Amino acid sequence: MKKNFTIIGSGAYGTCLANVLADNGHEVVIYGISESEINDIKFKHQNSQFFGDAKLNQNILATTNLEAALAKTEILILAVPTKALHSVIAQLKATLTHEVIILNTAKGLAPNGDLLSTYIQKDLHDFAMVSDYGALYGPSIASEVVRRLPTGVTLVMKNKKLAKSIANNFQNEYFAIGLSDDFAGCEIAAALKNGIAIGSGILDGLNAGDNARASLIAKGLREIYEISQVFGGRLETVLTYASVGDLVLTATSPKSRNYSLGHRIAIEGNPKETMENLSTTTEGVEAVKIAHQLCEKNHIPSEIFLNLYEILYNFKRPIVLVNNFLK
Ligand SMILES: NC(=O)C1=CN([C@@H]2O[C@H](COP(=O)(O)OP(=O)(O)OC[C@H]3O[C@@H](n4cnc5c(N)ncnc54)[C@H](O)[C@@H]3O)[C@@H](O)[C@H]2O)C=CC1
Ligand SMILES: O=C(CO)COP(=O)(O)O
Repeated sequence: MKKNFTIIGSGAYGTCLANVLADNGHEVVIYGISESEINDIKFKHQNSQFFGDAKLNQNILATTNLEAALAKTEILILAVPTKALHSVIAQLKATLTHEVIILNTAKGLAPNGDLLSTYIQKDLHDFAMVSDYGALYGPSIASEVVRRLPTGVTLVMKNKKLAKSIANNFQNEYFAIGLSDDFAGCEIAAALKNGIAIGSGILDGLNAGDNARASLIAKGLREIYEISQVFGGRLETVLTYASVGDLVLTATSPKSRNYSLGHRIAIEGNPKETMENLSTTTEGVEAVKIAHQLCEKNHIPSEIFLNLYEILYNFKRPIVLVNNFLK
């Protein structure tokens, strides 16, 4: 059945998901705060800041008017960076006048270390207009999704019947959905793989070798799983698109902004300066800080997050990661 979707955020990920849904015949409206991105989508059917001249499905609607964007929506997708979620939710609460299902795609953790699902649902607790909540995570570099290259992601939701029906809305010949009800396992993996990707970029930038990268991924996955256990994350979730899938992608692809940041830090040799010139959405920087705090608080030994923290926040030389991560 055709549905009405509204996507909050006209950046790379919101735009590529809009394309998947419009390809499947759904009504899709993108809401954004950037006039240039919205006009590009609306009039030229492209989002050139992220995807060059790649053409989008012509049926995607785009607006900077939140009220208009929400008028008919049944499923609302949050596609903004983690730090924008709180203000976006406040705006939604002030504007929405009918019930919707919310799906989050931001990969991060709450500033206090809570899961994003806990944080978002706390923000929404006094708001009656949300009938259900889920999240979409997995290896999905937006520039590949928009070119309709094969991609599999995990939809996390407690309501299995609803999850199946939403998965059907997304699925097509190039976009596959696996299901999970383990928010902790998927969300911790989605947020922390960005930190491991920064580490992987650092190792590659320092020519530590393919063995080192693979060892970092294996050890990183273990650390992610151990942190997820604090929140009740399950071992089987490690095998999903959201966990091992996204970790392998982000820790090996130069198309990842987090991997690229690590690579630049290694090449430029001055973490402070590289970080000051950072202009892209690079969620791993904040994730490293929170992961480090979670490890300290819960007595989880983590050489990777500890050394990444030292590099990103105390500006230690990137070589410390190479020297220490196998300890
Ligand atoms: N780009 C990718 O390949 C993927 C990204 N993600 C996640 O999706 C989230 C969004 O990332 P991207 O789309 O890549 O970032 P982006 O940097 O491409 O776009 C972010 C968008 O959010 C908008 N925005 C910021 N504050 C806003 C607000 N208050 N109200 C409305 N819009 C606002 C910006 O104008 C921009 O259009 C991140 O958490 C990221 O980790 C998830 C999967 C893949
Ligand atoms: O999450 C992503 C792919 O699944 C995108 O990774 P980056 O944010 O590192 O670009």
